[in-house]
Amino acid sequence: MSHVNMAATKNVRVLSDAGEVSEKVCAFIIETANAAIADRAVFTVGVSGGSLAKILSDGLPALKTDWSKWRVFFCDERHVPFDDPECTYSVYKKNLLSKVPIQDEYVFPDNPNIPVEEAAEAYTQKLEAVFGKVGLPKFDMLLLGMGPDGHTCSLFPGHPLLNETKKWVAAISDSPKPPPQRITLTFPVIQNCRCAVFVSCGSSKAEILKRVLEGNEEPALPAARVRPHTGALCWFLDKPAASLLKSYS
Ligand SMILES: O=C1O[C@H](COP(=O)(O)O)[C@@H](O)[C@H](O)[C@H]1O
Repeated sequence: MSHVNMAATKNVRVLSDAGEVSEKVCAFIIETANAAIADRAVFTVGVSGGSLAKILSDGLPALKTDWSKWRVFFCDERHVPFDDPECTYSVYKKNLLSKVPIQDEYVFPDNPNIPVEEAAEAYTQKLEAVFGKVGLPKFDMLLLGMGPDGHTCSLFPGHPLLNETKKWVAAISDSPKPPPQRITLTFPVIQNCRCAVFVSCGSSKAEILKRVLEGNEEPALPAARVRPHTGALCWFLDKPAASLLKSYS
């Protein structure tokens, strides 16, 4: 690890390349999972799509954990059939979930066969079944990505969903990034997690990372708004992604 900033409220780790990011973030996830299982018997995690799926699929299957205690949700999902290449669940199923001993009943995909608004309701019920109906769900860990526009989950800059305060899961039908229909966790759930972990690799993320981590934009970009109320916030970056950052180069 070439740099760890422990003093900041966010813990930013800059690593040499995507391979080292995969190694270090997967080790951190497993350590957190095993501690959660020891403390509370299960590990509740939300995973994001896009480039994160490969980082996790490359590193997690080789590591030791009790997969039967994992409860795997999706921070957001493209509302498309399972056989669509854009379906995040299917990407994880093929590259990660089929390679570890986790039962299907503990993985919680979106239902693409119903209208997207109903799917968001149905996903809320899946959360309620694991976390209960009282209070907000408290994820042990949310694994987040960030798009080149600063979006995270399916929460896009300037979109009214950024202000959602009631729903745990919301539908979006006008996503600026295709496919247009998605479901997403909302900020109340995100900010209530025990640990939010962003992973960003590659030079295409450098400019937006500078704005998110070192800018003072108002209104803040979606990724910059992630600040768990009582939980931790970590960023795992590779050097190309961090190349424009003053504080971490
Ligand atoms: O569309 C999405 O994009 C973001 C970022 O993806 P990346 O490939 O640029 O890392 C992802 O976090 C989100 O889950 C996904 O739906």
